[in-house]
Amino acid sequence: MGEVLLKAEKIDKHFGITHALDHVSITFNKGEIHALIGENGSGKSTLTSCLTGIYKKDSGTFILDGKEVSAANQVDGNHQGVAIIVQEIGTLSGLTVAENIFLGNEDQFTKFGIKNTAAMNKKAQEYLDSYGFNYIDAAKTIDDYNFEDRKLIEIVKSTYFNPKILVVDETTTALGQKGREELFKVMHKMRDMGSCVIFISHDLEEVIEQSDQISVLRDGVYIGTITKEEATTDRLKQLMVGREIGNNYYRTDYGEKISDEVVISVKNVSVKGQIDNLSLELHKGEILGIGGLSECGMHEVGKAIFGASYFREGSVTLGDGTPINSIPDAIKHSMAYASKDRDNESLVINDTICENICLPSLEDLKKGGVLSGKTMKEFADKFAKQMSTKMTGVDQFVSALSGGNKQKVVLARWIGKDSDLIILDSPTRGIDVKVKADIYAMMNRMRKEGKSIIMISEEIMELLGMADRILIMKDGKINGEFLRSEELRDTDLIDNMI
Ligand SMILES: Nc1ncnc2c1ncn2[C@@H]1O[C@H](COP(=O)(O)OP(=O)(O)OP(=O)(O)O)[C@@H](O)[C@H]1O
Repeated sequence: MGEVLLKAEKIDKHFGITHALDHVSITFNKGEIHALIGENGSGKSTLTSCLTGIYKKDSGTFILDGKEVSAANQVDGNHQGVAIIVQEIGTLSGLTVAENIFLGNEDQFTKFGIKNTAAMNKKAQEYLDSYGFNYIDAAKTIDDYNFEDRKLIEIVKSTYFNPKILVVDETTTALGQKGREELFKVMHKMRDMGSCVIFISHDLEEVIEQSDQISVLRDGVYIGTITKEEATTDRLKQLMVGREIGNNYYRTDYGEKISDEVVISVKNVSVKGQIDNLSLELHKGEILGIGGLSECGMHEVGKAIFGASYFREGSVTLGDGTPINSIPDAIKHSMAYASKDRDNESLVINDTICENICLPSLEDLKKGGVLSGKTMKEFADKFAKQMSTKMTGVDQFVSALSGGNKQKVVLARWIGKDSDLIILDSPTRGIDVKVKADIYAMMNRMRKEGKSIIMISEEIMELLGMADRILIMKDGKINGEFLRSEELRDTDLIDNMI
């Protein structure tokens, strides 16, 4: 048993009627990666947010190296030795990369009230270079970088000062293969230095691979801690859910013929710097998987087809030749799109669950030209419950939901809309094992009903397990096409990604 570094003692937290943490006590040791797992809404982010100054706990204490930590905010938390990489975007738009890295700690570059921007940029660049991220320019605005790069910048921002505790909150699913490796390198370095990394992830295999100890929360209650050696995915699932759950997530059928009917035709589509002259067809009742490394342009493909890309060249048409050039075109013709960047591109974060779910269906919900609040609520409630969204009610603001539950709201919206053509970018990002199985079952059901799905994913097993056909992209182009087959291996796909 290692030497104790941090003790969370009887941490209690309510949000209104939600008892998010019920007197949780967990011990974290020096020099370990300690995973924190649990279903969506079990309290993982709340616990680590209370530690790092994002939320204020109701009661309980955190003792770090024998001293109480009581962080008023994240910067204060950093000064007390705790840091966090948050689940969603943790950097601020409108600021430069360097300003983000040193946010709240600019004093070191300020003399007589004047900030020495050149010195700050230089220092930030030194840190970026030392992490191997030298292609990121510290002086540029953060908005010049994509979701993944912004996460890498956040890694630098959270670790350059060697915190004693680093929380990594569901970060791996925001990153591609390369980004994940970079993150694991940083996590291992922190462990070797005697710090503790609190690692939150829904990927149980990754959890067992990376962690030394694993603690489990269920509905805000601490269930227990086991070592890596004691852990199997089945044991972890059982601890999380409180009962045995099956292993068989994916489709089991092979050899089904894909319909010849084309429902979307993409011809010579280019988006500068992202997609290069791409053509593809989606068939009725087909799940078309698109994979690749995160920089390969695949995330832009979803946007381009949905009419959401800026300056798209080429054409996207439906089977009957109808062009899709804008988001209203797409919605009008029964298309749906769930972005990887759900807080910024999928959800209206400061609206309620009800408003978010009803958004594309407002016209359909009108009766005699009138939209009633009651109809909206019943509609939202039905589909939120169908997705097992953990909420106090559909009047709750989306901003108050756990990450996985936000994703469920995005999916509930499009199930409610009953769209025929569905583009899902990273559909199970941040989703717990139980709901993941539900989402796959839903996709399979939709396919059988003749709906067509484009599934963009960095999860190779998800592509192999769910898609009828897989396109692998590299450098904005398609670099391989594979038909569903039992013989297809992850290495077949990876070979075409790199
Ligand atoms: N700001 C908030 N206002 C109201 N309720 C909140 C707020 N933040 C979290 N909650 C609620 O507290 C509970 C625990 O949420 P938390 O985000 O800690 O879960 P989690 O285990 O991190 O889930 P996930 O795996 O989905 O990220 C949930 O019921 C959530 O809706």
